[in-house]
Amino acid sequence: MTAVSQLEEWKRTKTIGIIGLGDMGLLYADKFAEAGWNVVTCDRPDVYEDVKESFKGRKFTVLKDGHLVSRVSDYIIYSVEAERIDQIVAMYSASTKLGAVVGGQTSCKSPEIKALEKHLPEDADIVSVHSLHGPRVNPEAQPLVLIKHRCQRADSFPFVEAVMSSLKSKHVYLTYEEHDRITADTQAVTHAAFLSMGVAWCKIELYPWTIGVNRWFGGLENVKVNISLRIYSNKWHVYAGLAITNPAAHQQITQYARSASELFALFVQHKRQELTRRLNAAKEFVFGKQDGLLLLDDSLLERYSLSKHEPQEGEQTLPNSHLSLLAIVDSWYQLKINPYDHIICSTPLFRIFLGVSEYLFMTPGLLETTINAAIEGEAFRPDDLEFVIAARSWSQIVSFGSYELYRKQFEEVQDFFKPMLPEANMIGNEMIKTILRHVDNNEGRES
Ligand SMILES: NC(=O)C1=CN([C@@H]2O[C@H](COP(=O)(O)OP(=O)(O)OC[C@H]3O[C@@H](n4cnc5c(N)ncnc54)[C@H](OP(=O)(O)O)[C@@H]3O)[C@@H](O)[C@H]2O)C=CC1
Ligand SMILES: O=C(O)C(=O)Cc1ccc(O)cc1
Repeated sequence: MTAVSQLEEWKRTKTIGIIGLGDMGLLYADKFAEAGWNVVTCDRPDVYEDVKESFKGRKFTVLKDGHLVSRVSDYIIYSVEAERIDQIVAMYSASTKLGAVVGGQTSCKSPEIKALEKHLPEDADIVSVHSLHGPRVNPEAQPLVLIKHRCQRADSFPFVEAVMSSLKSKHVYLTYEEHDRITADTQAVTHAAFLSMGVAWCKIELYPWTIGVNRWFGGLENVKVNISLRIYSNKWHVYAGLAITNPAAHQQITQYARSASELFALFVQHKRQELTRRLNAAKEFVFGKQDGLLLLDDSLLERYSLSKHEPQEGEQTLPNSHLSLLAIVDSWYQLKINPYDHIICSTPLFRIFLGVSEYLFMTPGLLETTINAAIEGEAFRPDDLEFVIAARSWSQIVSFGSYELYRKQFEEVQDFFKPMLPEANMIGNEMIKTILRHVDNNEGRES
């Protein structure tokens, strides 16, 4: 813990530089400046005048480029697209202030650390960070990963910690290898699931909240819709970068697609026994020893619907086969991943995904109803088929490393949902706040 007098002295004498004034850069700049740090920022030089104008009146300074930021800053954070980290660090690193600490905010750390090691002058220390939440989530109490990678001076790390404490997040200390392993298990596969749902709905041209109570109705379905649309309201490069640049993520996403298609094959072959055996083994592995369950409640989630339909007397909702949720639990089982081990270092979306999967597997009778629907019900067959194709297609795009295909696939779905994104985001924000309050309270009960 840094003494108050030291913190005040650093605030008086040190400057924090942020290169890349996008969503996350802006969040950091605002928070640090609010906490009393001197903050300088930049975006691309060709948009300097516009950026300066739009942030007029804020508590931080906008400079023209990364050279001007680097030469005056004691801690420099590169908050830019993952795909371009090497190129951008190469561009500005020679201007790094003598003895500065430098890090990045990209979502996958191996390429970032490699770029910093390759291009920075030797006197620069390296401490990287990663806020495990999006720009519209309050950072308070959310996990923030700190990676103390190269510290030649004893005060470099305490200094960065002091800066980052402005966010009031929960600090998690990892190496960059640990970070990439964990985020592959958590973030990358979570996104693969919700991205695949979006593609499936887009391909069958269905807005799932518009068809009444017959299908896609109820709390679990609200979570699927709201989170999928929330991801599609973001920038494609964030998801592409963290999946494509992380080799461990390729394995997870491939397994997820394989689990989805193998389970679907069991559905259509009506192999009830084999499906039940496989899902029970997965349930035992993932939830068997877990006594601190998150237990999201269907009724808790019921009010967050985009649907305007009021259920009428006698109207019934057909049970869903929940292929997307069965597939995640199966892939954790196949890869021998205990998702609860990663809660300390997880994003809100991952905790919600785990919460609804747990709800499906642990609510008495619900897994059996779901298996029944999967084997006997035909209502979700076309949707499930599209889901399998979508999961496969994302896994191929990621393993081929194609940013261009990723962008095209993402933007096609984004366009399809465009009219609904603002409303979905509003409802999604409310839902996420409620769920996180619930999940984070229950997490405290974990053994
Ligand atoms: N969004 C999220 O939820 C989270 C994102 N991250 C990571 O943080 C990083 C930033 O993400 P986010 O803020 O969402 O993305 P943004 O696209 O909003 O921000 C990146 C910014 O960097 C700018 N930029 C590009 N080249 C340069 C340059 N040479 N000099 C200065 N600025 C430049 C971009 O400009 P232009 O658009 O014109 O290229 C853009 O404004 C990414 O690596 C992402 O993976 C981490 C946690 C959460
Ligand atoms: O919570 C999620 O998974 C998000 O979608 C937001 C997000 C995106 C990228 C990150 O590196 C961290 C958080």
